[in-house]
Amino acid sequence: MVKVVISGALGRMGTNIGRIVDEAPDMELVGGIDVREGTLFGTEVVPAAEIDAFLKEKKPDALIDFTVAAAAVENIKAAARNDVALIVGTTGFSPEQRTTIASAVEGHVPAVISSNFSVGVNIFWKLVREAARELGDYDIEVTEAHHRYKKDAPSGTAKTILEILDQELGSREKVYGRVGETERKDEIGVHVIRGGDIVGDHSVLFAGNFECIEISHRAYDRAVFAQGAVRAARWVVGREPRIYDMQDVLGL
Ligand SMILES: NC(=O)c1ccc[n+]([C@@H]2O[C@H](COP(=O)([O-])OP(=O)(O)OC[C@H]3O[C@@H](n4cnc5c(N)ncnc54)[C@H](O)[C@@H]3O)[C@@H](O)[C@H]2O)c1
Ligand SMILES: O=C(O)C1=N[C@H](C(=O)O)CCC1
Repeated sequence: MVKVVISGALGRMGTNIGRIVDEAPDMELVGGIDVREGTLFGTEVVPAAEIDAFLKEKKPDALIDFTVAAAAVENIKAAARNDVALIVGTTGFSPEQRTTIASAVEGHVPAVISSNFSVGVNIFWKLVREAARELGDYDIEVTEAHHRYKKDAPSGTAKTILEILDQELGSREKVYGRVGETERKDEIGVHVIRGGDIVGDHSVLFAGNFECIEISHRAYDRAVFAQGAVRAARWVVGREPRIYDMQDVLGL
């Protein structure tokens, strides 16, 4: 049995993941952590300030965190202190927060950290890498669209796309939207849409002379992220104490 605690338990992702863990025959949902009050599929949800005591009491194998960046950093430190493996889906970390996370995790606990846990997006990233290798002289524009409640922009997935493009093409200037007089050079354009209940759309356009290639992914349901996070939880327990990504889980 993999014993799981979810932080951000009462959020959109926390409740989706809670349902899957609760129904999994090989997993036990032992509780949740949130700043809001409530319960998660019959289990206790405790305030974030009590995370250390809760982890000591419940002794979970894994903590799955889908919160906000500043909260996630504290939750990650608490999991590492209490020898609990981590799955982190939270996005919007600053470079300084990433450094703090790395020093809390490396050599202490295994952690799968990914800006997107869907299998489809992990394949999409591979396709983007392949296209960038071949089409480095095309103009590149990245577009993402999410629901009206999303707190960070651009999305974590879009930032991962930009990292992949930088790895393949060298670091290029990023231009976030365009207005007024513009002159296109070899920058990468980045465009963010927020509205309604859009679950998560990403696309990378490679525009050449007389042809364009557009690689796109559209999520129709948060279940794709939740299923990936639960798959990562099964995979991570007992691994060497370091940071992994979803590509490691999927063997890509
Ligand atoms: N990696 C992925 O595949 C993936 C997929 C979807 C969302 N996300 C990311 O997950 C995060 C959460 O997304 P969401 O749509 O579920 O947001 P949400 O706002 O619905 O849920 C976040 C929850 O975290 C709680 N919270 C705030 N501070 C907390 C703390 N200190 N400790 C515990 N809980 C706390 C909030 O009360 C809320 O219930 C975002 O960063 C989002 O970008 C990642
Ligand atoms: O709904 C969100 O928030 C999502 N966040 C992730 C990101 O920032 O890339 C993954 C897609 C959904």
